[in-house]
Amino acid sequence: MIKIAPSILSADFSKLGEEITSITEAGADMIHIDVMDGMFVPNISFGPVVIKSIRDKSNLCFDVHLMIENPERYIDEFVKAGADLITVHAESTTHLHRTIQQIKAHGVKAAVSLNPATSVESLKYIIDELDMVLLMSVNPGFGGQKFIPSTLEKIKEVRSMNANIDIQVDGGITDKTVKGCIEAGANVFVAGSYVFSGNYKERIESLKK
Ligand SMILES: O=C(CO)[C@@H](O)[C@H](O)COP(=O)(O)O
Ligand SMILES: [Fe+2]
Repeated sequence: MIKIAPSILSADFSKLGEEITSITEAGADMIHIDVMDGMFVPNISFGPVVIKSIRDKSNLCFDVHLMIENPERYIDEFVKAGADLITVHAESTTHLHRTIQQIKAHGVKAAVSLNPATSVESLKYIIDELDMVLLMSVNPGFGGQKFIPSTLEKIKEVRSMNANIDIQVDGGITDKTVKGCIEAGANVFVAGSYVFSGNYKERIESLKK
């Protein structure tokens, strides 16, 4: 089943609560929340306080994508703020296995993300512990970038490692790029600029089509 996770990085922050409500009513399956620390990525976004303040605006899964160094320092905070699914980057922590156990100990879902240049080999000894793999199809840090085509090969490789796991693709997803990703075996799509630059319902439906 195809799931769409609009990234609120492209929402209007001056009315974030209303944006969450609108995107929920427009048929989103999850709310994708990009957390950036200005260290792991060259941009700063928001943290647990902001997530907590929007938690009551939607019953959808809060899909928290941590682009921060040593995310193990903040897992507990993000759980308390209302995260349902926490994604950490393989490149951001020395003890990836321990960090995944830490997330799961809270009873929330756990995922690992790979930057475009990171090999799927780094998933080999952790994939069976995960609820989802996130493949970055742009270099993380900003919305509105162009889809990197080599992601398609990576999707196929991850699908051959595990037939059932959710594979999420994040970056440059539009009605044009989503098709190849589905054919390669992905089933969860983050879309920021594409969804928020048009009619939310129409854009979400066009991705699902
Ligand atoms: O994690 C990130 C960027 O680092 C993403 O979730 C972006 O927010 C996706 O934006 P678009 O490429 O869809 O505009
Ligand atoms: Fe993201």
